[in-house]
Amino acid sequence: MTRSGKDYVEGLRDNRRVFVDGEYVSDVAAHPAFKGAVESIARVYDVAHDPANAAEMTFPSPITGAPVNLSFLIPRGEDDLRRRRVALRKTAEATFGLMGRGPEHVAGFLAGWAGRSDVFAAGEQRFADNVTKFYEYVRDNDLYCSYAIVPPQIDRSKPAHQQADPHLYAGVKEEREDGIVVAGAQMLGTGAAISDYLILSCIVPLQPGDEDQAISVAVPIGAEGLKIYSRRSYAEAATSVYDYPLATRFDETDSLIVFDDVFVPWDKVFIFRDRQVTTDQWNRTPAHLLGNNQAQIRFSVKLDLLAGLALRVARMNGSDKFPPVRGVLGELAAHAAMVSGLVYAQEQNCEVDEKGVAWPGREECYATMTLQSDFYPKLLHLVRDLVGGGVIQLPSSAADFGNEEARADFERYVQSPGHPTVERVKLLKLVWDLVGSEFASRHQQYEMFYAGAPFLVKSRMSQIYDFSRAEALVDGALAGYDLGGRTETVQA
Ligand SMILES: Cc1cc2nc3c(=O)[nH]c(=O)nc-3n(C[C@H](O)[C@H](O)[C@H](O)COP(=O)(O)OP(=O)(O)OC[C@H]3O[C@@H](n4cnc5c(N)ncnc54)[C@H](O)[C@@H]3O)c2cc1C
Repeated sequence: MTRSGKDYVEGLRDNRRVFVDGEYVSDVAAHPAFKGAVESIARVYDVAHDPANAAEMTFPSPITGAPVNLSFLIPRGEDDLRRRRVALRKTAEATFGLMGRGPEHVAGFLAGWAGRSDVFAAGEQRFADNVTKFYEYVRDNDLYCSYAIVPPQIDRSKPAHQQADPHLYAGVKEEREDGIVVAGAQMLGTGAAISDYLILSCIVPLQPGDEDQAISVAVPIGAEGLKIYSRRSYAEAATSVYDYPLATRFDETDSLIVFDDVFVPWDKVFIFRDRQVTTDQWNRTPAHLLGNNQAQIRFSVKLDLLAGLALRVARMNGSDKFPPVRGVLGELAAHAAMVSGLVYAQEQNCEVDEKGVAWPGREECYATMTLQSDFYPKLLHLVRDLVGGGVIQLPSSAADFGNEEARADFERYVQSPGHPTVERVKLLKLVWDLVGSEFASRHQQYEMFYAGAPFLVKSRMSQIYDFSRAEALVDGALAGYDLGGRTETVQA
């Protein structure tokens, strides 16, 4: 059944080896680098656990009958995708679309895998059974999975097995009777430090000889030998919630994951040394679509926030009626509406496969992924253009208000009609944390790369798009004329 935020936080107290600023963290829930994000994820859990939201955000577990989070639903048609979207939108609103890899993200991947566990049976039937059992376990216990599915950037010109050491990229080091031993590293475990399980697999194409990396396994975050090297925490560096309202609360953190001979029992192995199934788990199941459909529902919430903030600042500055400013607001609004529309279209254009599982519309899902890496930085630029120097001409920190002389000057010069200084500064600091701070900059990198390097996403789109309908038009256009002029029948 669904967990409360408190249950989630208690579950984090294990033997995890999370490393930040030169030391291992004994309790992530209490450490300033992670505390804010843990509290926000706890809120996410509380929202779905609230009986008032049960109808909208849960469904009965087919095993226990208890309410479980809708992010785990294996959709069977358009209605299920719609229900899922309503729940996922509410989930994303709890963090304003600013936590990309909360529990609901990998939940979609697991649902996609479990819905088509037959794909894993191509390896061995026991792997398909493992996928189903793990999905049911995570769903019924409302656990938080993160994932690391990209090898670290060491030498991109060589496949895994040709790297200086064949165990640089995470993969099988030893096969035992009771399981496998995994060694190497994988990037970039967003949320890994504050999750319950990590899924290790590989989404980049593997070459013959890379079989050790052709795996998919689940590892508890507290597993012996698993090490989580967090990047710098923006939350910890922030002076106060007022100064950095987003970094302090929604910095989900990203980590390099090191497997120092981690033992994985067979029941947590879904793919073993099988390049074909490693590819098929992304393409022949709806996992990648369901995960990215959720990511785009989350993204649309963030775009609404961006548009809303732009409007508020323009209004505060008295520029909201200027035609060029209306134009900028319109452009922001158009992008927000476009992403929402593409999400709706994924529901409408879903395909139900031979196992009765609904796949969100592919073209619309990949089109959003393709475009967002280009337009998100542009939208940030539009907001920066709109807010000008206002986001810079601000008190150095909330502490400045404690000085009477400084406060009097701020009250006189850093205010707008109807917006006393503390309110004006509050709004502009929020904008800066979304468009300009280190947290904002990481978000830009995230939106550009979370679905893979942009050139790869674009190339994938070119494979998915139905060019036959485009080519039919080209043929039609060419058929209408020749050297002698029009060949088509025309009305006299
Ligand atoms: C903030 C953030 C969070 C992330 N969270 C996660 C996560 O939770 N889990 C996870 O598994 N991954 C995560 N990722 C990793 C993400 O999946 C990768 O960044 C992405 O797959 C791209 O790989 P890369 O960064 O190694 O870039 P690379 O593959 O090294 O590409 C970088 C650039 O190099 C150039 N390039 C590389 N190869 C070629 C080529 N063959 N031809 C032409 N140009 C090339 C392109 O310009 C490309 O954009 C995250 C990334 C970011 C930035």
